[in-house]
Amino acid sequence: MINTGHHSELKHHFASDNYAGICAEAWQAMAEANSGLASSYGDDRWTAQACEKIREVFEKDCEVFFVFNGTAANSLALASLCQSYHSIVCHEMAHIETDECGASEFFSNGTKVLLVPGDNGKINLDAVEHTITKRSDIHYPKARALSITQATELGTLYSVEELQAIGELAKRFDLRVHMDGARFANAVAALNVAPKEISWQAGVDVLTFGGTKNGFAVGEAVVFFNKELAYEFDYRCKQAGQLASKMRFLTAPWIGMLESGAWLRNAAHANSCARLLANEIKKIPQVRIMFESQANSVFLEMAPEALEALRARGWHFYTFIGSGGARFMCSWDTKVEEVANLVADIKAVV
Ligand SMILES: Cc1ncc(COP(=O)(O)O)c(C=O)c1O
Ligand SMILES: C[C@H](O)[C@H](N)C(=O)O
Repeated sequence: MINTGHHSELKHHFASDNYAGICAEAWQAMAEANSGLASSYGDDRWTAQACEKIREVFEKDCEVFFVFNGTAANSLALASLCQSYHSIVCHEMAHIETDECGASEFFSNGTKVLLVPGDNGKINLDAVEHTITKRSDIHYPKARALSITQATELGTLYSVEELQAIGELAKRFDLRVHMDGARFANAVAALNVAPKEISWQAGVDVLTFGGTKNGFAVGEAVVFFNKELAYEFDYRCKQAGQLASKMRFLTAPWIGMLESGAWLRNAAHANSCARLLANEIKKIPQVRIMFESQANSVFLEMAPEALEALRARGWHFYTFIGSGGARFMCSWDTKVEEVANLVADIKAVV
């Protein structure tokens, strides 16, 4: 039954950056690619150009692939880093653990995901070393991959130095490093660094570079800085139903967004809206900000009845991410007045 009911104007903007539409630059790039016939399955000129553009952005000769969403990007990338008898070490709140329905374990044919704690959504290196070294017998799934998320699920960031320390530990224990970069653009914009500094130069072997939350219609890039690990990845994508026949419409936006700089402008805008929200919330004594807002989300703790009252006023937000509290996520098209309206309603309900 299709719901034809009239939807009240939902102030749902802060539930997720996945709620946002397609930004003008991505839309225009798709429209420009919609010209006549083009080879399918990635043999088109836009896909070749998008790969080259990504190599330019990272200043590295890397293997680049494009899939439909982040779960596919993460799980297929991780499956390329290890065998089924290995383990993948990640943070206990990692998206690959909490929100991908076991995709990494599935696509790797059973690789075990081992969880470690860490403040603010970032892995604790002592805990990682303990998990890797606590057993070396044949019965224990040998660690082979380390997965980190940048920006993290809790809206925090790894610094360049923290990433370098992770890369050194991975090298010491012969681990391959996967970076879930669903919000990589937000991290680059917030840290104001070159993309290479928080990826391959820090020891990342494969990055899933998010486009969806950055203003694209759909699509994530899987960027192998360690090209050997990309061997037959195209077959892995095909088997998983992730090889787009009309690839040009997945890849043309990458050209438009990277060439115009919109990828960084969109991320910087989302980050600035989150910072504005956090700064206003700090003035409300009944509300606690749970983690430093370093990217485009703000995690808030307030009385349950206040959260319910916010929902009753039409606000949408998730409470299943992180350790309790509510996540308010800003995106490329968040309006400053929406932030002001949210703050006013929070003041009214606490
Ligand atoms: C940190 C993180 N990684 C990956 C993803 C990708 O998930 P999806 O498969 O829903 O695009 C998301 C959410 O959208 C995310 O928040
Ligand atoms: C939580 C959900 O899986 C999505 N990654 C989001 O961040 O909104």
